[in-house]
Amino acid sequence: MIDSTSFGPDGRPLIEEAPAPAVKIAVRNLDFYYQGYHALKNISLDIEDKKVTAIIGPSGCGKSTLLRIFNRIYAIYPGLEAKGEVVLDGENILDPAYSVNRLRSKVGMVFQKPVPFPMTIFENVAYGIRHHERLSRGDLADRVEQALRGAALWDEVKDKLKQSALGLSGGQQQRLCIARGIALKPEVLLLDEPTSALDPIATGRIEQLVEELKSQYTIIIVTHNMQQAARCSDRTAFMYMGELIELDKTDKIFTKPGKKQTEDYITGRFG
Ligand SMILES: Nc1ncnc2c1ncn2[C@@H]1O[C@H](COP(=O)(O)OP(=O)(O)OP(=O)(O)O)[C@@H](O)[C@H]1O
Repeated sequence: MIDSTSFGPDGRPLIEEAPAPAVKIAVRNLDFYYQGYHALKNISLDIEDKKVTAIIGPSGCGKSTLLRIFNRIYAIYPGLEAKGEVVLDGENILDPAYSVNRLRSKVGMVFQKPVPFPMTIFENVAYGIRHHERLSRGDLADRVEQALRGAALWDEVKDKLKQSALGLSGGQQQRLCIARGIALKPEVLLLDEPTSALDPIATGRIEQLVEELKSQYTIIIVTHNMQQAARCSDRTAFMYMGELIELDKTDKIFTKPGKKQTEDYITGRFG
């Protein structure tokens, strides 16, 4: 068999260095305050493009706060303040000049508890698309189908698109919420403990879906479930008391973490 490896003048094989992964979001010196309470402390990290990054850490460490900053949802509440930079594709999304509408079309969010709108399955997905784009009836139907297929729900609902979404099971409702998120063709998908209200089978389904979606989206998932982080993420960030302790390849975090606090947490010594 012919080997494609090249050799250097010393006869040793030349090992090509893998190109540095593309960074989708760069967080720099981020501090966050709830009415003066310092919830995130000087966080700097890179979120790699088209990878799944899990955020783990004990309750109250700031996981959800950090996730919500990525779509600036905090900005609707008074008294909350972020300082520092969150650079998405080269632009600081914390800059008030960066429009929230534009941000929401690039960054989609799925919450802990699926909350379908009290309308039909079709309308749940079509609603957001109509808000952002004007499409013909046929194109809209195609987009809804595409989103439901993307969320691995199409086969289960294609014959009942006109029925109320409230009749779906919890796991189906969560996939519907994911369909609603991806219908807007975001680039980043934020998942805030998306399976905490689901049974193990529905959870497995969502984890499999995350695996499928990562070829198209940059995914950030907050989870209190360490097995879930280990199963479905490429990189894991460990947070503790508002600080980022470390962010590394998931395998490394779970087998050979660099910091003692991370090791104590993953081995169940605290948290
Ligand atoms: N709306 C709020 N007003 C004031 N303090 C808040 C608010 N939301 C969160 N906090 C505080 O900020 C800190 C971080 O909260 P956050 O919800 O981000 O933690 P978390 O790691 O996601 O926790 P959990 O795993 O329990 O969901 C906590 O001390 C919390 O009490």
